[in-house]
Amino acid sequence: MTISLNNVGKRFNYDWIFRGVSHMFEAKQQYAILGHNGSGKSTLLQVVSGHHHHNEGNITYTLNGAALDQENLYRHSAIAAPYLELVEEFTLLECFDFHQTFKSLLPGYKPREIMEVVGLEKAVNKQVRYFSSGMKQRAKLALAIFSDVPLLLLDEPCTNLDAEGIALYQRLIGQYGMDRTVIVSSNDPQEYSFCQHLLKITDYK
Ligand SMILES: Nc1ncnc2c1ncn2[C@@H]1O[C@H](COP(=O)(O)OP(=O)(O)OP(=O)(O)O)[C@@H](O)[C@H]1O
Repeated sequence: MTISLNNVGKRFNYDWIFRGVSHMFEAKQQYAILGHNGSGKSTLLQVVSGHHHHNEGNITYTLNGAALDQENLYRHSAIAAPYLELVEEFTLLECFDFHQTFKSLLPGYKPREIMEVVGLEKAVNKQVRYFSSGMKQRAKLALAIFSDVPLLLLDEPCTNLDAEGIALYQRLIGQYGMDRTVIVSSNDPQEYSFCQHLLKITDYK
């Protein structure tokens, strides 16, 4: 997946969060959006994902040489972010079943196998509302990383993870992230050290 931003700007009310972002996110490359708290990293990620509209400029998505409408982007991308919650009433298995009505899992993987990889095998029939914050984060990352999509969007991916969880994230991204377009919004090198390309949001103020 290739994403091209041309002079993109976003404001909330009268406050411009960023302006003049012209950047190409290339297929199978990994990018980090960096900046201090409140600088607009999450906002840019949400503009790229289509969760927020931009106020100026344009964004084009290309998949295998063909233009992709933003309204169909969700089929080809997966996102893990603090503001996108799992359905609290679902068990973990129901979360995976629901997720698979929108996207396939990576070939050869079944939900229970993935749960084992991320250390959630004992939570298969537990409702998400009873998960710890770290368990929720592991589940969100598992659903995103194991989705069979060419674009992964990760906002503060190590939020609430312990040292073992951070090591797991780094292992998974090394194994399953490097042949996809990955965009990470982060302040923490542990979350983005694998990225070859760094984008400072403060360059667009
Ligand atoms: N829905 C909204 N309405 C108004 N202002 C908003 C909204 N969402 C974000 N903002 C503002 O936009 C700015 C950028 O916020 P954003 O969450 O993108 O920052 P961030 O760089 O991801 O921060 P952090 O590192 O703390 O997660 C902040 O000033 C924030 O208050």
